[in-house]
Amino acid sequence: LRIAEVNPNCCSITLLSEQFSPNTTSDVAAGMLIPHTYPDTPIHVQKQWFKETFTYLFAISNSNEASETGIHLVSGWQIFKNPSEAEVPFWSDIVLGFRPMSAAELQKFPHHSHGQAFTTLKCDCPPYLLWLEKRLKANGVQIHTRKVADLWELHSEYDIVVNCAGIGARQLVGDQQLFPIRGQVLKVHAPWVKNFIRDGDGLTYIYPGIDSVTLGGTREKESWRLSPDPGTTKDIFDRCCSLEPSLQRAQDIRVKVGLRPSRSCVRLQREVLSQGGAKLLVVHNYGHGSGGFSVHRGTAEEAAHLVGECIAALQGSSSRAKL
Ligand SMILES: Cc1cc2nc3c(=O)[nH]c(=O)nc-3n(C[C@H](O)[C@H](O)[C@H](O)COP(=O)(O)OP(=O)(O)OC[C@H]3O[C@@H](n4cnc5c(N)ncnc54)[C@H](O)[C@@H]3O)c2cc1C
Ligand SMILES: O=C([O-])CC(=O)C(=O)O
Repeated sequence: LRIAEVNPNCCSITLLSEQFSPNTTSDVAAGMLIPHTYPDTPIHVQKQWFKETFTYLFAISNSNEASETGIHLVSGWQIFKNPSEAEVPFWSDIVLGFRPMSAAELQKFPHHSHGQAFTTLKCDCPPYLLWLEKRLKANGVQIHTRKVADLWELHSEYDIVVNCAGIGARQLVGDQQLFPIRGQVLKVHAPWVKNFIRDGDGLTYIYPGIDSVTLGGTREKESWRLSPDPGTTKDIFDRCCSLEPSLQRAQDIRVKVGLRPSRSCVRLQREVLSQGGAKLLVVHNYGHGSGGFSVHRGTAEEAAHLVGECIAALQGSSSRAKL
């Protein structure tokens, strides 16, 4: 979508995907704007990605499209057992009203000694993904269901390929640095829960959305198993009830599993593939791990910029362009 917005009328764009909403990892995401840190990306870059994403979604949450997109503000607490874990994160001045929790607030959590209160954005991902699809169509983007086995199969049809395959990139481009971190979550009906609660260890969280509350979670490195585990469902439910006892009365429990496409840094890079004298321009944008929703607009901005560079290179070269 960002490519179409940045380069209007400059190229024709086709989106190819094996799966669409509701069958993607992004559909499983809780959709909270709380960044995770990529160890091999400079913090100022991650901060910029988060800021752009927050600003973009904040504007949507403030528009008449807020309910269709599922984007809304949510306030709550991130809580810690040890003061050493409760350092001020790099994103504290981007979310709204970040402050240490008061003693009165901490009374709610007798097993935690410190905490941070703030307001951030949350998105119910399936409606947001459908809204993005609608925006793509409005921008003239063609959409086809297709599994790509090898980037070279696109060479005769397209000048530039943008690889946003998530965990699928492991097979598609053979990236051994990309690995799954399996996450299981529950979506429950508990409309009285209004505040988010996140244990600072990142394992247990309660995120109220518009239609359901997401209860998490798990982080299982290198597990490719997409089927839910009943023992884990009970464990997640018990952990969440110990933080928010009213959840005992939650109803309509649905279980979801997703594979976080994890890497030490998002792969945001131009690459020129060569084969027998032929060249294929590729822009990679995958490996967003546990925090892809939190930075998606910022990384899309950078990917669209890289596509702009590819277009300029094609226009400057004598190669036959199919733009
Ligand atoms: C349980 C859980 C909770 C999460 N909660 C949050 C959260 O609260 N906040 C947050 O910021 N992040 C969260 N995340 C992380 C977030 O979900 C991911 O970072 C993000 O969804 C990755 O998006 P993506 O578009 O790269 O991948 P995907 O959503 O997996 O999309 C990749 C697309 O590429 C297609 N594809 C793959 N291979 C091929 C191929 N060979 N040919 C054609 N198409 C292909 C797929 O079909 C799919 O449509 C969570 C993740 C999980 C699992
Ligand atoms: O950690 C969180 O708060 C939610 C999340 O992004 C995940 O489970 O990957």
